[in-house]
Amino acid sequence: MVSDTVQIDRPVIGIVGSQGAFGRWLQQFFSRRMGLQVIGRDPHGDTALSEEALVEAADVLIFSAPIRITPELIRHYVQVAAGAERGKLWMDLTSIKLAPVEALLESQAEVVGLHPMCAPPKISTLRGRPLVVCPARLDRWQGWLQAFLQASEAQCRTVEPGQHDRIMALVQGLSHASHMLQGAVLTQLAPELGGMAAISELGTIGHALDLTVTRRVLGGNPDIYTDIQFDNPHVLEVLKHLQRQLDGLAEAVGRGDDAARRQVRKHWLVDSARTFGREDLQEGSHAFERLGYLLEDLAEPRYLSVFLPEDRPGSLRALLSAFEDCGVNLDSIHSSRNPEGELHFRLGVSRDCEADRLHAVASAIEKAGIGRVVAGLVSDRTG
Ligand SMILES: NC(=O)c1ccc[n+]([C@@H]2O[C@H](COP(=O)([O-])OP(=O)(O)OC[C@H]3O[C@@H](n4cnc5c(N)ncnc54)[C@H](O)[C@@H]3O)[C@@H](O)[C@H]2O)c1
Ligand SMILES: O=C(O)C(=O)C[C@]1(C(=O)O)C=C[C@@H](O)C=C1
Repeated sequence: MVSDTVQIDRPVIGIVGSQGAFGRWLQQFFSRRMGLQVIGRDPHGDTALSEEALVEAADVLIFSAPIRITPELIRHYVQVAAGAERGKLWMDLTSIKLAPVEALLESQAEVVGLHPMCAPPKISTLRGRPLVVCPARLDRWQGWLQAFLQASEAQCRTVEPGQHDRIMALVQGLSHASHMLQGAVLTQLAPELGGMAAISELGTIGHALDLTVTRRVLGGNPDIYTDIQFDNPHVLEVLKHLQRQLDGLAEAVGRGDDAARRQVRKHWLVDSARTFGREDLQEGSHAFERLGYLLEDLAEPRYLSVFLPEDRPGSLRALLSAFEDCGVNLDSIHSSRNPEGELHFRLGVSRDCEADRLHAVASAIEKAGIGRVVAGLVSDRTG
C-alpha cells in the first residue's frame, strides 16, 4: 500500500551526499530550476537530519556519494527505510551503474539510475551533455522523471546498466588511464628538459589537447578517478589491452628494423584507421584543426572579454560598434565562459593594436553601459 503522503507532483527531494560537488549542484538545480524543496544529509557538513528523517521526508531520494561506498550505502539506507520507501523514487548518479542499480532494486522504491557525462557544470542545467538513464523499476514516477529529465536539458540516453559499465570502461577507464600515464611520464622526464613550461612552448595541437585532459584529470577529485579504475569491473581488462598494445609498440620500435616499421604502420595506423572509416577520420581531423585555431586565438595576448548584462537582440552589435568607433580591428570573436561559468564574448584584436587603444575601447564599453569588461588588457589567460 502506497502512502498518501508521497508527493509526485511536487516531491520533496532528498540528497544523500548533499555537500559533495554534485550534491550541491543538484540542490541548486531542484530548488532554483524546478522550485522544489530540497533536503539532504552528508557526514561532512549536513547532519541536521538523521538518516531515518531524511528517508521519511524525501519523496525522491538521490544518492550522490563516493563511488566505492555507494552500493553498500544504498543497502544501508534500504535497512534504515525498512519499507518506508514504498511508492517513492530512489535514484543515483554514480559513474558506475550495475552495482548501485542492483542495490537500489533491493528497496521497494521505484528506481532509476543516472550518470551525467560531465562534472557538475557551472551553468544551472546539464544543457547538451549526455546523461545516461537506466530505468530499472518505474511506474507512477514515469511522468515526473520525464519532466525532470526535460528540465535538465541533457541529451538523455537510455542504456542497460551492464552495457553502461562496459562502455564506460572505454570512455572513462581508458581515457583517464592514458592521461594518468601521460602525467606520470611527464613527471619523470620533464624536469631534465626544463620543466613543463619549456616543453609546452614547443607544443603541437595534439600535445596541448592531451595536456588539457591530463590537467583536468590531475586537477580533479582523485577519489573519482581512482574509484572508476578500481570499481568499474570492466576497466582491468581494458588496462590489460592497453598494456599489450604498448608492449607491442615498444617492442617493435626497440627492434628498429624495416619489418618493425611496416608492422607499426600496418597495425597501429592503417588497421585502426579502418575502425573509424574515411569520413569519420576526416571529421576528426577537421575538429582537431578547429580546436587548434581556437587554442591559438585564446593564446593571443591582446583581447577583451566582455560580459553583456542584457540578453537581448542587438547587444552584440552595440559591443562591436565600440570597437569600430575606436578604430580597432578584430582578429577573432568567441563566446566563452570564465572559470566561474559566466558567459562572455572574447574579442581578440591584432597584435599591433596599441594598449592605449584597447583601454579606450574598454572605457567606451563600460561608459556606454554596453557591458562589463571581465578580462583582457593585461595578457592573463582567463578569457
Ligand atoms: N564529479 C563528477 O565529475 C561526477 C560526474 C558524474 C557523476 N558523478 C557521480 O556523482 C557522485 C558524487 O560525486 P561528487 O563529485 O559529488 O563527489 P564528492 O566526493 O564531491 O561528494 C561525495 C559526498 O558524499 C559524502 N558522503 C560520504 N559518505 C557519505 C555517507 N555515508 N552518507 C552521505 N554522504 C556521504 C561526502 O562527504 C561528499 O560530500 C559519485 O557517485 C560520482 O560517481 C560525479
Ligand atoms: O571533468 C569533467 O568534466 C568530466 O567529464 C568528469 C568525468 C570524466 O572525466 O569522465 C568524471 C567522472 C564522471 O563519471 C563523469 C565525467
